[in-house]
Amino acid sequence: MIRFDSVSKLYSGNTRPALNNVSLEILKGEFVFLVGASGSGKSSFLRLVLKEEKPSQGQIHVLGQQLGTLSSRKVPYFRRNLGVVFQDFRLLPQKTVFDNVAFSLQVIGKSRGFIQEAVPDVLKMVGLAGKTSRFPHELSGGEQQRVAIARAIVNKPAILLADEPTGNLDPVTSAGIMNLLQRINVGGTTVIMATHDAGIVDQMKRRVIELTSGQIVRDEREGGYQTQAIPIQGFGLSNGAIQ
Ligand SMILES: Nc1ncnc2c1ncn2[C@@H]1O[C@H](COP(=O)(O)OP(=O)(O)OP(=O)(O)O)[C@@H](O)[C@H]1O
Repeated sequence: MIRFDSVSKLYSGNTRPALNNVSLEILKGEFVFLVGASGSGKSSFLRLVLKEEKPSQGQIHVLGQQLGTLSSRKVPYFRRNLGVVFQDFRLLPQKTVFDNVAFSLQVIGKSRGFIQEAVPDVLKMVGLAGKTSRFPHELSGGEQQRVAIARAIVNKPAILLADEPTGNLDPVTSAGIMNLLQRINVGGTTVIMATHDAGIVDQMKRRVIELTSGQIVRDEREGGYQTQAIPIQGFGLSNGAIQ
């Protein structure tokens, strides 16, 4: 579903790469947490999967496509298979809940009939059936994130990328969002979520990929946010108490 072969990403003007020789494979239907300190390369990883950035070295395959050979004309079609959710929701403030979700289908040319059926269905799935006519500013943070998730999945993407989707939410609301992401995953969508939320990662016990300075330092099947398995002193920390 997603394969990185020796991928490095160096942004122009930087001396250190954001991703450094990353190789990994993510299979259909997996739920994967991407963890690591701020600046470790999580968002860069997600942007490379979306082909929003190009790798400086290495190859990336997503859904059977080698992204390096995908022409820019075909990128919008390719992205239809990917849903994306961000920490700050990114809803259109002048549009209702219904129209925020409908808009993503209008821009890809879906018919009125399709939209009239698909949007209420997905809003019901995320628990917002009663709020279709509200505007984003009339919703709580958790509800706004549910709208953003509805928008991301309404076209039934094979992969959902979530960049700190609970970063602005309290623990109870976050748990509701995780429940929703879990249901989406059970429905067959591969979910990749970058997060700093240790409680969520520890509770879910899913695959955890940890980045440090752009390198994979851990890839655990049922991991927690942190693990004793890593020799911490090996990654440049000089805390005498730990060593
Ligand atoms: N567009 C860019 N131009 C230049 N440097 C960038 C760009 N985007 C990211 N970087 C750099 O690449 C490195 C990795 O950043 P990235 O945003 O991928 O990390 P992150 O793990 O997602 O961090 P956070 O948890 O804070 O979101 C950082 O050193 C960052 O400053």
